[in-house]
Parts: sequence; structure tokens; C-alpha cells
Amino acid sequence: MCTAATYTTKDHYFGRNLDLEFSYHETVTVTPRRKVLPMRHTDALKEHYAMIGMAFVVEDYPLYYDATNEKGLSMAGLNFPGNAHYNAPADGRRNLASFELIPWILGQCATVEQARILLAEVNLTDTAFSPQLPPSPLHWLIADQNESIVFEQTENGTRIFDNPVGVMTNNPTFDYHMLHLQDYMNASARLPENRLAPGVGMEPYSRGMGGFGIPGDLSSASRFVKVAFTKMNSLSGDSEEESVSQFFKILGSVEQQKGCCRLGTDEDGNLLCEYTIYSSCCNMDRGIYYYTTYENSGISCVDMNREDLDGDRLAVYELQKEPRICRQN
Ligand SMILES: C[C@H](CCC(=O)NCCS(=O)(=O)O)[C@H]1CC[C@H]2[C@@H]3CC[C@@H]4C[C@H](O)CC[C@]4(C)[C@H]3C[C@H](O)[C@]12C
Repeated sequence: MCTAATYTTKDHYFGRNLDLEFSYHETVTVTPRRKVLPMRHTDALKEHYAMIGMAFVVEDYPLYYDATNEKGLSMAGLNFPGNAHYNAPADGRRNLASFELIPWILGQCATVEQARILLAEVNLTDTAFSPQLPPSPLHWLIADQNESIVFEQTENGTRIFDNPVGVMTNNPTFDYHMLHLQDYMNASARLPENRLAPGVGMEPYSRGMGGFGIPGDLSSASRFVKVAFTKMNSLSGDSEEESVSQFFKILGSVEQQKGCCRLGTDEDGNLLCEYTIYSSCCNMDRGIYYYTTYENSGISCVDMNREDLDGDRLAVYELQKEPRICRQN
């Protein structure tokens, strides 16, 4: 499972939790403006916006999980198994392999408004990157500094949803999550009031009842509600440190601890568990990509503006997974 969100203080932030039972070799990857991005069914992008994000780089191609471009436009792919439906290439449509969607949109669009126009012509194809890397069933959260949308392609075709809460999780489709969220619209960050039996003496017996009644389990529908509540009620200072720290707290409200989501066993009998492999928070205005990993909760960052953005080579940074404990004596 995965959770993605946006957050605004003085600057704008976009990030996600990546929850999975194993890790590819993902790296923080900067794609500069002249790195040629070949496309399987359409013209290569030879010059494009620069972008930074988390990618598995294979054959010098950045397979982005989430990324932000130099204008701030951001995208994250989230698992959508059983619902994502990719087609054969079709005449008269913009045929893109699913792994090309992030670089193709972020390479060319500065805003969600521009992305909507390009997305309207897209037909995602079932093209595999390689026999070892078949297409992943995904849907995408796309955001700029002002608005968020969700892009899904199912059996019924493509859909673009306005996303007024700026959060996204996994199955099922986005419209379900918004309807489900309404079940909790009474949830409040304030102390509860006795509306159930007026006149009967009932006082809150404890503090800390913010959000009383919202779900706390790790299912996709529950995480959507939990992270929406946390984000929408979040208060923080607006310095970079306070904003980034608060963003990781928001994602922390839906992180997966090892052991809580068991998926059975592999061929060798090892227990498989989903857990939050990394959490990211990109400052959309400044192109700084912050992340933590399951092993290392200290924050690391890569600043895209410290790279040569006019170059033609990927800049790749290994994740800092070593735990760092500040020993005080
Ligand atoms: C698994 C992840 C979603 C996490 C998630 O939601 N886990 C929940 C489970 S669930 O909700 O319980 O079902 C997704 C998110 C982005 C994906 C990569 C995108 C690029 C590339 C595309 C290629 O075509 C195939 C390989 C490739 C590296 C992809 C591998 C994998 O698929 C990634 C990491």
C-alpha cells in the first residue's frame, strides 16, 4: 500500500509513503533537461523540464515512483491492482507505457491545468519495460502548488478526478474514497460534545480525543480517511524545518510497521510483510527532495538545484539507510 499527500505552509510540499514487502534498488534521481527520454510508442523527449524523485534506474532510464519537476508539478504512482487496465496501442491516441507517464507529463507540463490537456489524449498501454519488469497496476496523484487531481485508467477508460483533499491511497477508485470520506465528515479535532443524549451528564473523560471515530487500520480506504483528517487539521510553523517535519508526521499517521500487514510466506517459508520502505517530502517550490527510510528515520535530502540541470546525465543518489543515533554520552 501507499499513501501520497500534498501540504502547504509558506511553501508547497508533495510526498508519499511507499509500502511494499521488498525493495527494488530505488535511488533519489535527478533527470536534467537534456537527458533524452525515449518513448516506446511516441516521440522521445529530447529537451524537457528537469525533475527529481525516487526512481529505480534500469538501463539508464529513470523508472520513477514519484517525482517533482522544476516548476513544482508533482506525481506519484500508487498501486491499483485489479482496477488498472492497460490497453494495446490505439490509433489516434497518445500511446504511453505506464512507466512513461511520470516523465512524459512532468517533462512537458508546468501545471495541473496543462497536465489535464495532455492526459485527455493518453492511452496507457500494457507495454512491459522488460520481461523482468512487467507493467505495474497503478493510479496517479498529480499536483501543483494550487490543485490536485487523480488519473486512473480502468476497463471503462481514463478518468481525471479533481482531488479537493490532496491525498491518495490504493484501491478502489478515487470516487469511492471521496464517498467513504463523507461517512466521517463529523469527525473533529476538537473535544467531543454530548450530542447523543442532551441533558445527560457526559463529559469527555480524557483529552486527546481528536479524530475520535475515524478508522485506524491500515487498509487503503482507512488510510485515506486517516491521512485526510491529519492533513486537513494539521498545524505547523512555516519554516522549512517545521514544514518538512510536519509533513513526515502526516505521513507517519498511516505508516506501516513491520508485522502488521502479513501477506503469507515466500517459497522458502519466510514471512512476507508489507512495511513503509521510505517516506518522501519534496519542496515543490525549491526542488528539494527529503526522505526517510524504514531503517533510518533521520531525514536526508537531495537538492535538484545543486545539480547541472542543463546536463544530459542522470544524477543518482543511494538511499541513506544506516540508522543514525545521536549518542549523548
Ligand atoms: C509497488 C509500488 C506501489 C506500492 C504499493 O502501493 N504497494 C501496495 C500494495 S496493495 O495496495 O496492498 O496492493 C509501485 C509504485 C511505483 C512502482 C514502480 C514504477 C516504475 C516501474 C514500472 C514498471 O512497469 C515496473 C517496475 C517499476 C519500478 C514499478 C515497481 C512497483 O510497482 C512500484 C514501486
